[in-house]
Amino acid sequence: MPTASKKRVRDNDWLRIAAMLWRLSPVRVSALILVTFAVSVVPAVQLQLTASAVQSVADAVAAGGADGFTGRILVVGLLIAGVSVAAHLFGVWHQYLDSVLRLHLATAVGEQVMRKGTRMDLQDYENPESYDKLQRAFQESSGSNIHQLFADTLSFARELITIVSVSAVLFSWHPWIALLILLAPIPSALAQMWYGKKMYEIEYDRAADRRRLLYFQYLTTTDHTFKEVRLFQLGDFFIGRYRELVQRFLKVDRSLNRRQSLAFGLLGMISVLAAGAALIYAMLATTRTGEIGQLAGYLQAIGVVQGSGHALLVGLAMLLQNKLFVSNLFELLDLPERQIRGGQRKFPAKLRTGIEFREVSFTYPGTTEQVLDRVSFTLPAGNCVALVGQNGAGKTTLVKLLTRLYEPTGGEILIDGVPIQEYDLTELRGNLGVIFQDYIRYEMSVRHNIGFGAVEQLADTGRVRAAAEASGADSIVDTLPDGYDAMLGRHFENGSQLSGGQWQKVALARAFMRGAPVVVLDEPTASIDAEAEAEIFGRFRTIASTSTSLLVAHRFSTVRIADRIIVIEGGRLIEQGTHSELMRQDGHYAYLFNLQAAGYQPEPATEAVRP
Ligand SMILES: Nc1ncnc2c1ncn2[C@@H]1O[C@H](COP(=O)(O)OP(=O)(O)OP(=O)(O)O)[C@@H](O)[C@H]1O
Repeated sequence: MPTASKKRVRDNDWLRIAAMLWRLSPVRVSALILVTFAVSVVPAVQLQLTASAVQSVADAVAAGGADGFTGRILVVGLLIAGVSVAAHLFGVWHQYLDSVLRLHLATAVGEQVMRKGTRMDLQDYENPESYDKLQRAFQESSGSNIHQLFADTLSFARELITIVSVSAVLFSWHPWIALLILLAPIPSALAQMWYGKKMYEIEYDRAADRRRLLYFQYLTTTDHTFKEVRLFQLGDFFIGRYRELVQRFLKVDRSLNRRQSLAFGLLGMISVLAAGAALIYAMLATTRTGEIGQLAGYLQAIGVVQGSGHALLVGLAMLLQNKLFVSNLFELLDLPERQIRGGQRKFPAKLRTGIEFREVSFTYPGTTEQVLDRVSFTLPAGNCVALVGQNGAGKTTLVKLLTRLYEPTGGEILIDGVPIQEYDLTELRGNLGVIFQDYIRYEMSVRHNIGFGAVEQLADTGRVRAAAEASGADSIVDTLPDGYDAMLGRHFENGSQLSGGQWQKVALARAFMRGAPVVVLDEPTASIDAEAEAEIFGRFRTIASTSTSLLVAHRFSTVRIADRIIVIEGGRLIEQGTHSELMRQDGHYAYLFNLQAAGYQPEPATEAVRP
């Protein structure tokens, strides 16, 4: 994993942030810069005024009374009050502009990150390395680090202007005292900078472990995981793993804190001694010159320079750190998108010949194992083809290739004789009604859960109802208080929790809602009872009689309704034909069929013999 120091820092990040903020609100950004400048010269003006105030009073005391000095004292006093009022108002204005910009930025960045997420390819999510990168960047999606970087840059500029303007006043009084006051905060700030940098490097390398920590917390605190964790009594195990990780963090952090305290103690001592020396020097110098006002100025300056100098150096470290965080975000935004590209061709409203997998091979990116090996078969137009095979045989992978979530590494897929990549990708996906094994249970209304199959038709209750009737979800909806507008799930108020099979019927309705010429169902009925399944497929064959469908299934009662059955094993097509043809062949399919049938019979119907 790259460490922060190895990570390339790109200098145009600042320009990008500046451009981003400028686009959000040019007026506010300009105002903020102006106000920052105004605030930054206040300490130098105050220093000068303090010296004048004390000197005026000292002169009046020395002259034996305020007579002749009242005007001067009043002017200086009023100026001090005026500057304080201005500083206060500028401060309030600064805070207001800053918080408004932060809100705008958070909204804009959050949306940009979500948009980016929708434009990435599946392989970016399925590959642990790129997923890690994605997650790291998604953590920046609040835009807080971008804002922080902008705020840090402004504070850095403010402190710099403050120091320069205060130095100008001090140098005009006494260069050596000025130098001593200016150098005093450096040692302690260096110690802090070192600590900040170290901490960032450690945190950067911890990203994966931090996610693991969150995962253990998730496992012990969510409704999805509760039953299994409680019944397998895994709570203590996960807490143990959590504690182990936290202890490891703690050990590293403790050692770092020890070293930091040591460095801080020693270097901070140098700073304190230097400030003390500056003060003694100033007392001696002003005793000689009688400029008692300047002594008050030096005293104030030590505080200001200590604060600003420290803030400047530590701010610089923070600036570089936040820049690295922001670099993560920009790295995400710069990641190549949609590497899988489509062509110009429109998708046929109805397939003429069908879909052909020709010598299709596939190896997942970043792996070496070939999970599909020269697979060839056809899905004739209007037919229903079932894919069967044991776990890990490659069935879902075939679906991912047909939906162009991945590109085959060998061979090609043809739709009506045309290579799949020639079709417009949005058209292609719009014409596929697909439900994956790990379909989403949207914690939203029934209407959304079904209507997402054709999101532009969400308000069309007739169409949503028809899809629900096709999948058998209508009877579930009838029992819900708000019908199609009833909330599903338990994450939000008034949600109804469905059973596994009921959720699956709703998901199936989503695929039917699409009314697509090609329907792909990956294990669509695994949780649905046998009777309902037979009914659904009976209806499905009628509704989808004009569509071409691909069905991945383990239950042979589902499989046998298909016009054609493809048997995959270890990434290779080993048999294909109709149910009766395959049974006659008495090969792998017949073996699996008999095995399953035997499970339902009191006595084995046919002995399952492994081919
Ligand atoms: N994202 C991935 N990266 C690397 N390998 C993968 C990935 N997804 C699946 N595989 C591997 O590809 C092979 C085929 O997986 P696939 O999901 O296609 O099987 P399947 O036939 O659908 O299995 P099941 O019946 O269990 O759903 C398996 O060996 C699996 O480990």
